[in-house]
Amino acid sequence: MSESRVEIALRMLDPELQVPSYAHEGDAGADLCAREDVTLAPGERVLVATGVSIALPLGYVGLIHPRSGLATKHGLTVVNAPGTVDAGYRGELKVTLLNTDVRTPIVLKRGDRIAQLVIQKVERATFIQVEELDETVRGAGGFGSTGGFETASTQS
Ligand SMILES: O=c1ccn([C@H]2C[C@H](O)[C@@H](COP(=O)(O)OP(=O)(O)OP(=O)(O)O)O2)c(=O)[nH]1
Ligand SMILES: [Mg+2]
Repeated sequence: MSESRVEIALRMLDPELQVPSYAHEGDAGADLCAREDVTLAPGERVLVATGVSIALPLGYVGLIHPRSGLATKHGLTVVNAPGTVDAGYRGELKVTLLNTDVRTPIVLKRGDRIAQLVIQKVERATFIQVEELDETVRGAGGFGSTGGFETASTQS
């Protein structure tokens, strides 16, 4: 099966950095690099520039996701994951990184691949205000209504 690709104009605001790219065929995320060295203390969050700006076509969104390896090995995540890049945004892509580790600082160097950009088609809604919504089996049940699992804090 062939994949469909959309062409997206991209500006390198820092031409020495690696152009966002997919590591493997079929990858959904193109890695974004840090523009500067940054050290995150345990629990600290920092807005990190990537040196890239893009022009998404209308009908597309860019989603900035954490990288699972950095999350698992070091506790590095994106605070607002996934970050939303609107089609009309022409500024530099930036990533609000968070060190979730309670003990160890995370040292990032300029050029390190810190997050990944997923491009998706997106639907916009026309919101139609009504007095009542249709009935469903789930109804208003949520937030664990189907059950969860027991932990020390939930056992009485
Ligand atoms: O992780 C992110 C999230 C957002 N953006 C940029 C692109 C996006 O189009 C813009 C606004 O993002 P968002 O709508 O999430 O932020 P906001 O706090 O609602 O700001 P605004 O009032 O400008 O919409 O900021 C990033 O570069 N990285
Ligand atoms: Mg917004």
